[in-house]
Amino acid sequence: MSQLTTLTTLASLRAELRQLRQQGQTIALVPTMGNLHAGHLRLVEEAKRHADKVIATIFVNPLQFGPDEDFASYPRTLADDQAQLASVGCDFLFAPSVDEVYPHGQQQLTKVCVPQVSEGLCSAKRPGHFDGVATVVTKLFNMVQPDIACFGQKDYQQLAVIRKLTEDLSFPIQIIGVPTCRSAEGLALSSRNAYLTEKERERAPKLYATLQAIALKLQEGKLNYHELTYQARAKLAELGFSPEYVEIRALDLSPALATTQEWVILAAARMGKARLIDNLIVKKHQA
Ligand SMILES: Nc1ncnc2c1ncn2[C@@H]1O[C@H](COP(=O)(O)OP(=O)(O)OP(=O)(O)O)[C@@H](O)[C@H]1O
Ligand SMILES: CC(C)(CO)[C@@H](O)C(=O)[O-]
Ligand code: BAL
Repeated sequence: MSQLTTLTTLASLRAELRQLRQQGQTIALVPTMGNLHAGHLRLVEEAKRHADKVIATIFVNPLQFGPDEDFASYPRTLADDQAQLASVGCDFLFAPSVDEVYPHGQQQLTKVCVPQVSEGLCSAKRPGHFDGVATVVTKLFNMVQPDIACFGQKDYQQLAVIRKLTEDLSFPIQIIGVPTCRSAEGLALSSRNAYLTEKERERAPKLYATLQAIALKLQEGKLNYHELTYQARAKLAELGFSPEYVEIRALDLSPALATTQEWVILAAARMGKARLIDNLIVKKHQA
């Protein structure tokens, strides 16, 4: 196991970063909210391929949670997270307090809002969520000033928001999207899967199976997007989910057209106490 250094203050982070930069080391950033699983570790492993040193962050960001969401109860498992990060050779963990990140509170804070890609899909039920994500990611980019940063494709809309803010705000950071890590049954790993009961956990992989069924139909040339997503929502409801949305979009999240050659199918659905999201990219079969 390699040595993991945990830092909790911005001053200590900056002191370390100064030294790394003086030594000419390149830096990769892996932002997380903790309660780590194999999906997060895959991000660290990918990050290691692109830079000399990897800095993971754990920060449960109050700004991206709605008033009725699980900010207070979100699982905080620092000791276990540190052991997992060390096991894959992560070099630094930055795990600041809320006061360290927002020393002047959140009310009068300068916020980052990314138009268009932040709208619809997850933000329909989580208004303001992506402003909270964009604001904290911007702060983390400024705090760490990494060369590259890794994010999961599981959070497809979030990745699109981060790509756009990086471009629009001219951050000299390469954004790397990492494929979704799944259980053997196909369920996308997610910290919030811990909210599922054993029975729900058995049924949860059907979310991905539903996306795969849509993908097959698209590849067969059935391009009635409205019909496909309507049927998928009905199927999910039948399987015990409360679907929030199922949508078929172009890869940049613009509406899918009759001429679209590559799609992303995105869904969010509740099962018991958990809100699950997933997506699948599909390419048109070339004749
Ligand atoms: N199964 C996964 N495969 C690949 N990357 C993932 C996976 N799950 C999360 N990530 C990525 O890890 C980073 C941190 O995500 P986060 O800490 O919110 O984990 P999470 O499991 O998605 O949690 P939550 O259940 O709260 O959404 C994000 O870039 C996210 O896309
Ligand atoms: C990117 C992120 C760490 C910002 O808080 C969070 O939204 C997450 O864990 O996906
Ligand atoms: N993984 C996305 C963070 C969130 O749901 O708040």
